[in-house]
Amino acid sequence: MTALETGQLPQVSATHNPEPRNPGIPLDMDWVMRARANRSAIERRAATLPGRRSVKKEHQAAWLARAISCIDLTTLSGDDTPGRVLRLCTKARNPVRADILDTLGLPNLTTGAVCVYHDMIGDAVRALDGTGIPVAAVSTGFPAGLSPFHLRIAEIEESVKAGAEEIDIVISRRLVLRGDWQGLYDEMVAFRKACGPAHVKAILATGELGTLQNVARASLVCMMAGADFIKTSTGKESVNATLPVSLVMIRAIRDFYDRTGFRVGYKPAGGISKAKDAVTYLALIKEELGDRWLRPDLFRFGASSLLGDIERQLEHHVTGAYSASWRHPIG
Ligand SMILES: O=C[C@H](O)COP(=O)(O)O
Repeated sequence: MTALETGQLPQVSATHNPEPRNPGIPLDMDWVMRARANRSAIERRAATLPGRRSVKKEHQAAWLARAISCIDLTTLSGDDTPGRVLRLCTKARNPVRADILDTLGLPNLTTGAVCVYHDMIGDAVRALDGTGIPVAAVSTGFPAGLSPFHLRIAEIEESVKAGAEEIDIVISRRLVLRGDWQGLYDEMVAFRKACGPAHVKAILATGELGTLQNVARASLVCMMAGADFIKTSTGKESVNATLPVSLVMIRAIRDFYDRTGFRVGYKPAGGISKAKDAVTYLALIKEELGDRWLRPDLFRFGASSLLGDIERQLEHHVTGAYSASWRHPIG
């Protein structure tokens, strides 16, 4: 029986040692150019994942609760308002009905972070004051990343000043498409420096990178340049998080850890809205990277509507009945 089939989930210790931050390493072009991705093997492996009954029923609630603790609860709309952000933050603080959490023996559950545009940082920081839930801001001309470079740097600095503890930058896809790995490395080093103490997630926008080999190489270059997390997508590309892309990025993270000893986090984002998909991702992380990555400091979902479905599943777990999806609105 594999570890996955046991359904066992490692406990999150409040006192576990904080992970040393990835300081980055010099650009290693030999390593980058050796990175390959065998599409058919990766797609075969990815295809086996969703159909499996990966978690036993008695462990499901624990896995779903863990998924909640790893959500970057996100709103990234042109019509965002302080009121919507306030409601989102209220949900981040109390993601599931208290009576359900009491029944499950899971008090004090919160999401991993709240993720917003720059203009909403102040509202989110005030709404989350005293909770320990960090505010993440998308940055660098999100989602296209095509604004002038000095403005992208300034945007990061402004967001950190406004109280964002995590910055989700978008890379310049054209650097990857041209094979300008030095350019990508230099850009990422500059973004990481501008973040200062804030942790930086590098959004690769994998749906726009052309090949899985490019995804593998871009993942490595961003980690060499000091990314704390690598993230699949903005949620605005036509193809966002997928299991094949996740396998490639996760294996790059494993490779980077094996060679440098630094653990880099992983954030699939965009289009993940079902509880069963969240469990598939967690199971994949457990299999490929191990239990240490199943914590919010090394794994996040970027998702705007996943929480509602998980809440419904937890309610069903406790009461045996589903409530209507409109009873779990967010935003
Ligand atoms: O980073 C987060 C994504 O933008 C959220 O995408 P979603 O709205 O498809 O869940």
